[in-house]
Amino acid sequence: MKPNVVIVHELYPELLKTLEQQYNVVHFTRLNSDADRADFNAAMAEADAFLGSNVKFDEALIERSPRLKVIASVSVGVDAYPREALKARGIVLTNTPEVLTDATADTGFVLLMMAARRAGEMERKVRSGNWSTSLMSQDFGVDVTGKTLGIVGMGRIGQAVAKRGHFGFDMPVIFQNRSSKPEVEAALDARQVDLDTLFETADFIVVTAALSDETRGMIGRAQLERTREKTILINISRGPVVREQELIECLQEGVLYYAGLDVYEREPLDPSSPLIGLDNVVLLPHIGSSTVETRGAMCDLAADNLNRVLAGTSPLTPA
Ligand SMILES: NC(=O)C1=CN([C@@H]2O[C@H](COP(=O)(O)OP(=O)(O)OC[C@H]3O[C@@H](n4cnc5c(N)ncnc54)[C@H](OP(=O)(O)O)[C@@H]3O)[C@@H](O)[C@H]2O)C=CC1
Ligand SMILES: O=CC(=O)O
Repeated sequence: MKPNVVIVHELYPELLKTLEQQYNVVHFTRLNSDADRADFNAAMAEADAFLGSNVKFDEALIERSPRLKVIASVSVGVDAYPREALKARGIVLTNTPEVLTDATADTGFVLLMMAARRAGEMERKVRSGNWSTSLMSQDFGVDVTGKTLGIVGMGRIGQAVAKRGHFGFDMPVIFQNRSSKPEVEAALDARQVDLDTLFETADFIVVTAALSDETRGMIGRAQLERTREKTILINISRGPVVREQELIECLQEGVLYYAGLDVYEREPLDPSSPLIGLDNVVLLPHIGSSTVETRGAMCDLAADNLNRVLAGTSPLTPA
């Protein structure tokens, strides 16, 4: 009997075909409707394995999935999964580290450059026929080269952002991290500091720390009030690391000069969010790893992990 595999993710056709040859696959590109959700729940009741992302895996769903052996998440962040409940049931959780590091760091730099040069505002001016009002000094942005880059969470993605800043833009790098990283200090001529010092010193702050009980709400008004006159905050990790309401207020009051966000407390961002009406923020729809090549590599790795667990061997990247 072939194992039953539930997939909630877009897969490139060859990979889907290969998986369909090996398994009984129930495939959703995403769960769009109540009907999809009902079909998904029915499929999970029989599933041996799940591959995908953006599905809320609460304890109730795990209880309703009695045969489940592996969750192969198409993401590096695994904050959405109830790890204790999975462990208690012996369900293996895997993720997709490394293969998305560069694409996500690039997205950090897209936001950083767009915010620095106020590119979103300027683009909107061109599209609305207001080019002639966009050439005055009140519309100018700030330099990037040589400015101090502060990284919150110096893991794989944090280091990739830091490399771009250090080697590409001559930026002195400071960082805050849970554990000490002398090797990163040496390699990037960087300095590890505490969070307050980072917010007081950096011109650009890029948040890349994983979301956990420890990092939830780690950045709010108390930190933002320490920033310099033209500090720019970028968040490419998870929305809840930053207190969103306090961030909005600080942007509205000019306490924080500018922000660039790929992630939000609740996704998709509610169209009524005050963030949407603010000019001093660049907003992306959680596209950190969204390139054709990177998403392909993430799906390949997730599928390899799933295959290995179902074959009784160790996954390549357990989370
Ligand atoms: N926007 C997007 O589309 C994407 C977002 N992400 C997000 O980026 C995150 C990071 O990914 P990646 O770099 O691969 O993961 P890593 O595990 O390599 O890095 C996470 C870093 O966070 C640090 N950290 C944990 N707790 C704290 C804390 N309390 N204070 C400061 N630092 C802390 C860790 O410290 P230590 O070294 O001590 O473990 C580690 O250096 C993911 O968890 C995910 O949420 C990832 C991909 C795409
Ligand atoms: O947000 C994306 C991830 O891979 O984590």
